[in-house]
This record gives sequence, structure tokens and C-alpha cells, in this order.
Amino acid sequence: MVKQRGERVGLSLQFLLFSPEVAQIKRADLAITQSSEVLPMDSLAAATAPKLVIPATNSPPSVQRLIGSRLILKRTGKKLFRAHAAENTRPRSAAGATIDFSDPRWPSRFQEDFEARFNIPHLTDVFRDAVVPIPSTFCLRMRSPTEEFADGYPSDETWHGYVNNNDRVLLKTIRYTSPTSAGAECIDPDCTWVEQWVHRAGPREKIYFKPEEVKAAIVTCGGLCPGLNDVIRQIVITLEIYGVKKIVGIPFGYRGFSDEDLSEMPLSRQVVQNVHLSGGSLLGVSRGGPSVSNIVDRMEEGGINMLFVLGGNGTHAGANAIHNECRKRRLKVAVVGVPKTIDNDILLMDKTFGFDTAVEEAQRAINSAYIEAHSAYRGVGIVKLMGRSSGFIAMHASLASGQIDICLIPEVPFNLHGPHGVLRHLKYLLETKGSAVICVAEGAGQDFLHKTNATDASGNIVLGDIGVHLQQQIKKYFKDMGSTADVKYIDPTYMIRACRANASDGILCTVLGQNAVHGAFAGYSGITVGICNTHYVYLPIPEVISYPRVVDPNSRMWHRCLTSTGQPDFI
Ligand SMILES: Nc1ncnc2c1ncn2[C@@H]1O[C@H](COP(=O)(O)OP(=O)(O)O)[C@@H](O)[C@H]1O
Ligand SMILES: O=P(O)(O)OC[C@H]1O[C@](O)(COP(=O)(O)O)[C@@H](O)[C@@H]1O
Ligand SMILES: [Mg+2]
Repeated sequence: MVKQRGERVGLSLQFLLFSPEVAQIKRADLAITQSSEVLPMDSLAAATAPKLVIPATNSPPSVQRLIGSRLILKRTGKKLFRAHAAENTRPRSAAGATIDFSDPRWPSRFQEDFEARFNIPHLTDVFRDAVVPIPSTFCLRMRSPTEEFADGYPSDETWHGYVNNNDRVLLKTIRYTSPTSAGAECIDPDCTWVEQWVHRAGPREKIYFKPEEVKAAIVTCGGLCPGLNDVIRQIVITLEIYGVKKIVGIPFGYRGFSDEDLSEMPLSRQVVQNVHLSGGSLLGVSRGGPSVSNIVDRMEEGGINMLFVLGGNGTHAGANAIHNECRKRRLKVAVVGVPKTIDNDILLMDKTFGFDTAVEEAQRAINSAYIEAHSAYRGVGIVKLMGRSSGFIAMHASLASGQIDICLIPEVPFNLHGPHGVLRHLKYLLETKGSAVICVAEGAGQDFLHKTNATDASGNIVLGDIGVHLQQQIKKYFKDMGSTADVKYIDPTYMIRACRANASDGILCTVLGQNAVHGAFAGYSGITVGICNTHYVYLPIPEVISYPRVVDPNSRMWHRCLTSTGQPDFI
């Protein structure tokens, strides 16, 4: 299972610098990750580009100057942490090789490493010359494909709609000139500009599958997310435009590959025509399921040679394992992912589909909580929104509504009690405004809750209900002081997740779904599609799932959220 690599612990800088752990790591190079976590450079996953590397020679005050006054220390487990810290080597490039910043060629070496990491696997890596491409059949000249391509493949060589295999998209677009600049993502202490290019998505002029030889399957895994049906629909429609006739849906996630009582669902334009008009997944979803080897057995038996996998981090880990297993068995199969996560917790992408819809739908719950709180005597509204380890929905929904007084997310530690706690601030709000509204992400404040260590079928930790806990604690706090608070708790999470996609997500789903099919026909496998800096790209799966994307507590966006709510630090 893909898990977060370590426990995150919020600490003040003062404490961080003098804690025993840091006494150790001060002798090693420190990496500041994109989410402002600090860890020894050596323990940074190969796939992780650090925001900033602080060489071991930097004194603590300069660390303070460089990264501001609040940090999250990532413990990778004490033993591992110390073992790495003791090694004290030079900063590593993104690919894991050490970087010697005194070597003037380090930027070009870093760039080469980056290119290698973001290279996207292709069928010809394994089959060399055995796979001969044909001109693309993706064109609009033949709208209703003739049976068996009796008149040859349709093609349109005059159409300038194909993407060149060498086209690239710039992954990072800001040239930071100082590591102290807001949100700075620097490789070295001087913030040297290094271009980081990734592969552009889109239809290619040459394709590596004959449409009549394709059997394509689509599977949707994990939890629901607005837009799943839109993506399914676009994949089916685009496959048909290429001329594919055998398209099936795998029912109920990876489980559909193994359960005897579940069978493939034939798909066509006719079947999917109106599916985007409702939420959920036409195919059904599930967590858990069979082993990768069982899945590939079933794919072999069923003759599936294109697999489109819609899901989050876990699903993509599965997709990558399926891709590797197919390679091991020398199967000419394209496995392409489409990231589905309402939490928006996949790395490197501007956003994932369903997120916009979730933020929009959350407005209704927030507005209701506001009205309840505002109309009650000393009213407090609480809205819990999804976000297992990432508070993007809560942050964006709070910002969009302008009705939230306190936003709590998993990335930013907080106290409930004490002079700087949430409860003390609530008291102040009730005294000054008469009411207050709290928006809390489901993964926030889990330390306050009883841990059961229970996991779901996919191995994800089952979270405690922070909304209920807040409600109880607020009531008790005011009762204990002989006062009162009228607390109303709204949990709209499943109502939000079950919505159909809004117009902007509908378009995102369309482009992602179409590009997934283009990627498969182009012969790529083990890739996923995403939007980076408004352009669509193909990324190798391991790069986007090495850890969940989280809100950077030092980011401009989180700061905007704080200025909007007017909340203090709760530490
Ligand atoms: N590391 C992994 N390798 C293979 N399959 C995995 C892995 N992690 C999760 N899965 C499978 O992926 C599916 C979805 O995972 P889950 O974590 O529930 O949702 P999501 O993909 O949204 O994160 C499940 O069927 C689960 O068994
Ligand atoms: O109740 P379920 O189905 O386990 O889903 C709850 C989870 O779904 C999510 O919205 C998204 O999770 P996935 O991306 O793994 O589907 C989480 O925020 C939440 O914890
Ligand atoms: Mg998950």
C-alpha cells in the first residue's frame, strides 16, 4: 500500500533546531520538501524534488532565515532518521545521485537526471522493433467506422492536430530568485534556475495498436469522485473514434477482475451517451481486491491489451504494478491512469477532476452552517469536508465562501485548549461577533481522537470523526464555564462526493479521458495524465504517487485563507 512516508509533527522552529533529532540532522544536509517538511536529504525519496536543500555547513540561524518561522518536521521513524543523518552526504539530485553544487555543470546534470526520471515508458522499450506503428486512425474523416476497416484505415495527413513526441511542457514556471520568496522551490541555496520539462499529452501521428486488435477495459477504484462518468464516457467515445469495437467496463474496481459473480460490462457510445448526467461511477467502485498477478491473469485470459485505470494513489500504485507485471510477462499491453482524487492529493498537477465540483458543492453546506450559526443565540456551525491527509477542499471552500472563521486542516497543527487554542478563539468570536463557523478537513486533529488502528479494505487508516469531537468539546467548554453555545454540525462529505461534475470539471474530464486514450494508442504504458500549468501532460506513475500532495503551510494560498478567516495560529 502507498502510505505517507512518515509521521508529520508540528514543531516551532526553536524546538525543531534544538530537538535531539535535529541535533543529529544538523550534521547532514537538510531537504525542505514541497510541503515544507524537513528531513535529511538522504532520506528523501528518489522521486521527490526538494523545495530547498540546506547544506550541512549552514548554521541554524541561516536555516531560520531561509525557511521562515514555522516548520513541519517529518520523522521517517527514529531509527531510519538517525541512520540517514549519520551518513551526512552531499545533496542528491532528483534521481538520487549526489549533487556537487561547486561543479558548474550541476544544473545540466540535474536536468539530465530529471529527463530520465520523467521519461515515459513505451512499448518499444520492451518490444524494440517488433511493434510497427501505423498512421493514426484518430481523425474525423470517418465518423462511423466501417466494419473491419474494409477500405483501409482512415487517416488525415493534412490535419495539424497531432502532438510531436518531442513536445514538452515546463513543469515549474516561476523563476525564484530567493529561497525566501513565497513558495520558493529551489534546488540549491542560490535558487539556480533549472528547466524541468515533462511530456506533452495528445494524439500522435503514429499509433502502436491496430484498432481492430484492441480490447480496451476501464476500471474505477477507490472512493467516488464527481466526474468519473465523464471520464469513462470520453474514453469510450475516443476509443470508438480510433476505431476500437471491443470496449468493456470492469465492475466494482479491481475486485471485478477476480469475483466470479461479476462480469465485464460491454461499453459503447450508446451506453455512455448520458452517463455524465449523474454522479457516481457507471461501473461501480471498491477498495481492496485481488493480487496484481491475478489481475494480469484475468487480463490475459480476457485478451485485454489496453487498460484505463481511474483512481487515486492506491489505484495508481496498482496500475503501475500491473504495467510492470505485463512487461515481465512480455504482454503488449498499455496501462494508462487517470488520477481521481476528490482530495486533490496527487503530486505535480494543477488540480484533479472533481475537486472544483467538491469546492462548489461545499459552499451549500458552509452557507447552511453559517445561516444556522448566525440565526442562533451564540451559534457555532461546524462543517467537515473530505481530505484524508490534504486540506485542499477545506482551504479552497473556506476561501470561496468568505463565511468561515476557523479553517482546520491536517497539515497545520492546532491546539483545542489553552490560551492559543481553538476554543479560546471561539469564545472571543462569540463575544465579538455572536456566532462562528468552522470548516474542518476530516484528517485534521486526529491526534485528539482515540486511535483504533482500523484500516479499510485497501489498507487506508479509518479516521475518527473530528467533527463530532469538535462539537462535543465546544459544548463542554462553554458549559464548564457556565456559558452556552448552540453547536450545529454538518457532514456533507458523501453528498459532495456523489455529485455530478460541474461544467469546468466536465471539461477537465473530457480532456483527461481523451488524452488517456491518445497515450495508450501512442504506445505508452505505466503513465498517467494530468494538467500542469494549464497544459496536459503524461507523467510516469511513480512520480505522482511517491507521497500525497499536501497544502504547504508556508504557501500564499494558505496565508490567503488565514487572512480571509482572520484566525490566529492555534499553537
Ligand atoms: N500499493 C498498491 N499496490 C497495488 N494495489 C493497490 C495498492 N494500494 C492500493 N491498491 C488497490 O487500489 C485500489 C484503490 O485504492 P484506495 O487506496 O482504496 O483508493 P485510491 O486509489 O483512491 O487511493 C484498491 O483496490 C486497492 O487494493
Ligand atoms: O468512506 P470511504 O469510501 O472509505 O471514503 C472516504 C475517503 O474518500 C476520500 O474522499 C477520498 O479517498 P480516495 O481518493 O482514496 O478514494 C477521502 O477523503 C475519504 O477519507
Ligand atoms: Mg487513497
